[in-house]
Amino acid sequence: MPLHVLNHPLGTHVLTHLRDKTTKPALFRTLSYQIALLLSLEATRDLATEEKKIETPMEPMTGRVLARPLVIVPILRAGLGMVQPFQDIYPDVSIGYVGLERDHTTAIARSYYCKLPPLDGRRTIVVDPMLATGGSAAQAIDVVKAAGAREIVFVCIVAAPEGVATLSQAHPEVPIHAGVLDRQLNAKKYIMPGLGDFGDRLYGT
Ligand SMILES: O=P(O)(O)OC[C@H]1O[C@H](OP(=O)(O)OP(=O)(O)O)[C@H](O)[C@@H]1O
Ligand SMILES: O=c1cc[nH]c(=O)[nH]1
Ligand SMILES: [Mg+2]
Repeated sequence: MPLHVLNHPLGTHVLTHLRDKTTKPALFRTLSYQIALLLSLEATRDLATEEKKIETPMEPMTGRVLARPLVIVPILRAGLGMVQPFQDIYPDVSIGYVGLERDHTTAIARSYYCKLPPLDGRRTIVVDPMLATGGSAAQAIDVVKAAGAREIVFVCIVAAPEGVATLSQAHPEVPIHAGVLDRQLNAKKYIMPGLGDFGDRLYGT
């Protein structure tokens, strides 16, 4: 499945401020909300709609409404910073949680929590701001597939080429929506130029 990279001047603006190391957690949270809102629109462009008969104040008509509820699955903890815009603008959203944490030396993600609503028949949007090695995203998508998800989309803010390659190989049918595609990983598997540790910056840790 193709990688879709956000192409919007507001997205570029927000990303630059997110990357800036002088940006403090309060502004960082606002910027995360803004970029996740733009990405949420991209990741749902092809959602199914169905007919609905209504009456405007002028006459009856047939409109269209979203056909099925959405499920958002943030990868804890940093993914939580991307959930709010989905809750604010989509009418029928359930939230599931997958807790993963990368080991500081091996960069391999360890699972510590999982709580998912029913996923069958719903679009499942897995969100995590950083797609670095791709290990966390691939593991989270294994988990939602095992729980019954069939229509899955992955959304991140910053992607590394290495993560895109790993995720596309593990789950070739899952579209990836990214705010930006960065250059590479460094020796410690952090994204370059990136924005540092998203979770630490979001939560001031
Ligand atoms: O693509 P990967 O190499 O797996 O790296 C990406 C993961 O690393 C970060 O989480 P981290 O493990 O730091 O946990 P946190 O969200 O609790 O900070 C990030 O939020 C992703 O989940
Ligand atoms: O650059 C990176 C890589 C993984 N996780 C982060 O928060 N940042
Ligand atoms: Mg972290």
